[in-house]
Amino acid sequence: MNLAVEIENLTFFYPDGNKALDGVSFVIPERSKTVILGHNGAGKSTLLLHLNGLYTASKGRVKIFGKVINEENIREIRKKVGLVFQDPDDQLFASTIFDDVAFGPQNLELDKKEILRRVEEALKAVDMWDLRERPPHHLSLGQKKRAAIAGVLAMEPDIVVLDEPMAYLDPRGQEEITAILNRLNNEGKTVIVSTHDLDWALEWADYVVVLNAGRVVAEGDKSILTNRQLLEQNGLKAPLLVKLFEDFEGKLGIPTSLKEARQILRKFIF
Ligand SMILES: Nc1ncnc2c1ncn2[C@@H]1O[C@H](COP(=O)(O)OP(=O)(O)OP(=O)(O)O)[C@@H](O)[C@H]1O
Repeated sequence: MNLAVEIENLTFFYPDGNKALDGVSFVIPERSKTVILGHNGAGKSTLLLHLNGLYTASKGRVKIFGKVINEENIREIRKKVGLVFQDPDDQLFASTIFDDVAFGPQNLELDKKEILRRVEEALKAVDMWDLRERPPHHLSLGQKKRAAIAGVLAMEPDIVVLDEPMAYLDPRGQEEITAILNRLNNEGKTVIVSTHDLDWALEWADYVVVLNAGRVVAEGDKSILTNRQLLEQNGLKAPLLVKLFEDFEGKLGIPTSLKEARQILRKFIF
């Protein structure tokens, strides 16, 4: 298994002395769809901000494709790891969406033609090309989130990290973002998402990391999401499918997707 990310004994203190991460170690497989789960304040955002070097470990280290992030390689790392913030207003600042998405490639000092190619491709990938002349503050939240993703895609990263991309979106907005994430993963990118929506995680993810109070409490394939006791002990709500099927455990087993649930029921009923 090739690894996109390796985190070794990462501890992080905020300037006020608050220890937000406490000896965190885990890996993220390359080309995986990974979810980072944890209740409010578990340390998800703090952790994600380490993945492209925006935060620096107080202790321990973060490796991207086998290389420890340090001052010398930070520019290279930022090309490889794109981070989409939870609040798109923290990310969008230019007077038009086009300029916003062009900002990253311009900083790479690419030629004009290449910048245009990247901006067009990124905006089309999130279905925002037609809105490119709009100022960010004239967009809906779903559109802002897609524009923020385009800004990251224009850097052509191998790893895309998104902090709670579904937060405050309606079902259609969530479906649009999920489709974008799936497409990126199908293109070979590693996609890492923090969330507390375990129903969504059960459908989408193939790798799971659970945090609580700045520590890793579980890591592995998505069978973790069928462990109701572990999830609830760590302040999370087990997926609805898991709650439903555990009543029949022994007879039916516990599915790890809606598709599997249908198969189990079909076999049992017919
Ligand atoms: N700027 C800061 N200064 C001091 N402590 C902070 C700061 N930002 C976050 N924290 C603390 O660090 C811990 C982890 O916070 P973090 O935002 O990483 O959690 P989270 O899992 O992303 O939460 P949420 O689901 O609410 O976004 C919390 O105890 C939080 O209060």
